[in-house]
Amino acid sequence: MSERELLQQPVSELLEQRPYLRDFFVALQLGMPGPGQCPAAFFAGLQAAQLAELGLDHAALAAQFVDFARHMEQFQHGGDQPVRKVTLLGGRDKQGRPEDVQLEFAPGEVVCVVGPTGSGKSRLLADIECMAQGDTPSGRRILLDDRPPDEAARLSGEQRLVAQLSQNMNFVMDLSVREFLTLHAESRLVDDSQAVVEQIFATAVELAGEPFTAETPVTALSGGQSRALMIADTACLSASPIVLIDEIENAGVDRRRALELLVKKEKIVLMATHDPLLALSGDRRLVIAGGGIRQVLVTSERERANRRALEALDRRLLAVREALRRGETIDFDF
Ligand SMILES: Nc1ncnc2c1ncn2[C@@H]1O[C@H](COP(=O)(O)OP(=O)(O)OP(=O)(O)O)[C@@H](O)[C@H]1O
Repeated sequence: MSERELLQQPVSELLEQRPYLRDFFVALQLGMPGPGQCPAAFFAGLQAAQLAELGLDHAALAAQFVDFARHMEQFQHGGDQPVRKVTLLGGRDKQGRPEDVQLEFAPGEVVCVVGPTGSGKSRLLADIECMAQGDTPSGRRILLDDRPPDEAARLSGEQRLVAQLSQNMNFVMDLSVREFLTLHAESRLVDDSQAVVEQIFATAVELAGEPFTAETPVTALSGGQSRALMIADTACLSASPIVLIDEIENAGVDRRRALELLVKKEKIVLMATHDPLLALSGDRRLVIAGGGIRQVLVTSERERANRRALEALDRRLLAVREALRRGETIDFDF
C-alpha cells in the first residue's frame, strides 16, 4: 500500500484490512480518529504542543505511522517468501582438520544427524540455528538460496528462519492451551486465528496420544503433551522454513506422524537422533564423528524396507507397553 493510500484512506477501511494499526494510536495515547476520518486529517487536527510532548511534529508523526504500517506488513508477509535451498559449507572438526563437504537441503526434506555422544551433533544443529558464518568453533558457513543470510534476519527475533524443538520443554506461563495458542496466532497476525488455534489443538491431541482439553493450563501438560503442542504449533503456525529437532525419541508423541506433519508443511527438517525408526525415516543421514561430518548416506530402498519391518516390531513393543500400563501381564508366548 502506498504512503498516500495509508494516509488518505478512512480509518474504518484501514482497520478492516489492518487491525493492528489501532495499536499505533493506542500506544501514542492520541485518541482514535473517527471512522470516516483519514489519518492525515486526524494528524493535522492535533495540537503542535501535544505532539512536542512526544518529541514529534506533524510530518514526523505521519512518517512514523507509515513506517509502522510498512514494518507490520513486512512482518506479516515475511514468511511468504520461502527459502528454496539451504547450503552448508564445511568447516573443520575438533582437531582442526578440514571438513570437506558442501551440502544442499531442500524444503520437504528430512535430514537425520547421527553419531556417538559428544561427536558434535548439537554443534551442527546450533551452527544452522545461528546461521554460522565461520564464526563458531566449527568454522562452518550456512547460505540461504546461495547467499549468506542478511545480518538483520540473522539477528532479529521477528522473522525467525529456524524453529527449534528441543527435548526439554517447560512452560512458565499461567495460560490455558487455548489462550497460549491464541496469543501466538494473534502475534503472528494470521487471518483467521480461531480456526488456526482449533487446527493446532486438534493436531496436538492427535500427536500426544493422551488427550487433553484446550482449557488445560499449559503448566499442567505432561512432557509428551507439551512437546506435541509445540510440534503442532511449529508445523501450523511458525513461518520458519527450517526446523531443528534435538532428540524426539523419548518425547511420548507419535514421532512418525510428527515428522510427516512437518514435511507436509514444506519445511527443511534436521533431526539429531539415536532412534533407528527415525534415523531411517530421513532422506539422508549425516554421520558425525570427532566434530566433523564424516559421511553422508542416502537412505536406500533396502533400508526403507527394513524400516517398515522395524515399524512392525515397534508397534508390538508399543502394544506391550500399553498393556503393562493397563496392569496386564505379558505371560503369553511371544
Ligand atoms: N567442529 C568442532 N570444532 C570444535 N568443537 C566442536 C566441534 N564440534 C563439536 N564441538 C564441541 O564438542 C562438544 C560436544 O559436541 P556436541 O554437544 O555437539 O555433541 P553431541 O553429538 O550433540 O553429543 P550428545 O549426543 O551427547 O548430545 C561441544 O563442546 C561442542 O561445542
